[in-house]
Amino acid sequence: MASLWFIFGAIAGALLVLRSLLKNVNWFLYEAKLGDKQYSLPPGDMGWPIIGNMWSFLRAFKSSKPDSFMDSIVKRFGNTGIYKVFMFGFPSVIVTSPEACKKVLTDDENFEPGWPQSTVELIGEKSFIKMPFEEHRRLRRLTSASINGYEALSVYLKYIEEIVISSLEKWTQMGEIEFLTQMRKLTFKIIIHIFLGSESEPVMEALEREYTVLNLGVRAMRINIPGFAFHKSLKARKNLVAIFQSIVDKRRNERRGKEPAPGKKAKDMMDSLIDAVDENGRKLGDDEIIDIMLMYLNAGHESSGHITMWATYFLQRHPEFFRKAKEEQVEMLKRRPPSQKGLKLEDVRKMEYLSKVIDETMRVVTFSLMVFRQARNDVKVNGYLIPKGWRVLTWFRSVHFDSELYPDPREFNPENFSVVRKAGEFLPFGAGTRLCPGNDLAKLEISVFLHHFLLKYELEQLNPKSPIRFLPHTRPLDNCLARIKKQEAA
Ligand code: HEM
Repeated sequence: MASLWFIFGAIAGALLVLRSLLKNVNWFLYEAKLGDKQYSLPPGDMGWPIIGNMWSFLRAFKSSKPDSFMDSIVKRFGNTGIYKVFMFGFPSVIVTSPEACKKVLTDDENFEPGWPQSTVELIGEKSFIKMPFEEHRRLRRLTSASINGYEALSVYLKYIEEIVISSLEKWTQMGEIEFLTQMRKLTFKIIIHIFLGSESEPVMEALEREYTVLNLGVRAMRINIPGFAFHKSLKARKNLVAIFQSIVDKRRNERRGKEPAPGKKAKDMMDSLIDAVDENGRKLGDDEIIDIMLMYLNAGHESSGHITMWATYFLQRHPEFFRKAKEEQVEMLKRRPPSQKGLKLEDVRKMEYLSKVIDETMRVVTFSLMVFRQARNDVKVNGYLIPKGWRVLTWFRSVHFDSELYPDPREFNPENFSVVRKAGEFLPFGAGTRLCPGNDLAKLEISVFLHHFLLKYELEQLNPKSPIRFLPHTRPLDNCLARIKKQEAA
């Protein structure tokens, strides 16, 4: 009997030693070699070899309590606003305070994009997320011109309004719909119209289908084995590239024939990219054009589709905010000259309360949970060292759920935006030279949708207790199964 206890004791002891050895592998590989500099690292725990902290991250974000991941880090290491971890295959630092996030995002000398390899492979090596600084600046200026500014947005407003009105009407006749799925289709049509002009319905449907699969793998583990999300997403990327290639070929052929395509009007983003020439006379290759288009079309519909769904969802669940938001729209209509058909950009810019509703939705949902950077040099943030080459994850969710900035942060309350927010306190679109170039367009789309929804419609959720999923993006598990109905008095 005594020898049995001895064997159990020895096994338990060996397991403890093994655990402690394994727990020190990442320290040995990444911290020890920093020498004395390791003592300036932020507090934290680099987890297990290879997987690092990914298991705890995925467990939390696949549960109903995603914030348990950061909460447990803060509980163990204190509220320093900066922590070392090992995530997405790299030694990394998570920053959670407004000041630290702002510093990282606005300091291009010390930080560059540092997205996980899986994201780069799916979105494209030649897209903005991997592009050198100067090239990024040039192409960003070129491409964002077509989605920013008064003139461009006024042109799109007409199309957005038409498609919003017809979609809402159609949905009332469809009965049960997955509201999120329909919203994503709607924002996809808008972005295709803006970037590719009039592509045929089958091309559009094929693109939309492939993007849905692509996105499922963006935050998944990089396991390229049949059956895993990342593998499926890689296949979807291949299909997307083939579709975009056929569009580029068609455009180039039209140019060779020197004939305008039938029915083609203004120059769209694809044309601008084909025509672009740098200071050395170099034109972009097909692979570069395709990666930039693939990135823009993805960034340009998933986020706005999700946020519009959530804003509608929150308004419907909070009758007092619904009433207030509707009142603003009704008042605006009353003040509008009777001869005016449809919305103008000036009208949208005057929707102050609706703007608060949208900002609050973006805060509570935090569609981009974090963005990724890589340190180009050893750099100090909040008094701690971020070593050269380490990744930095700006954890927007912690900024947006900070109870010192937003009282009762888990509650939806547009009044949170009656206060002017300081730089860094509200980062739905990031900051610095990588600030989302589609921010104005996104707010315009969401505002136009909510304007028409509030005036005439309501959302009846069929499964109001549907659980919420947080990866790859926050959404109701049933994609918001609902009926869109006409309001009784409307
Ligand atoms: C509510 C909607 C949206 C949200 C929450 C959102 C969020 C973001 C965030 C946080 C970034 C910063 C990434 C970084 O710092 O690395 C970003 C970048 C970007 N967004 Fe958006 N976005 C939205 C809508 C759009 C739309 C409508 C478009 C296109 C028309 C777009 C195109 C892009 C592009 C191309 C980038 C990369 C910019 C660069 O690296 O220079 N986004 N977005």
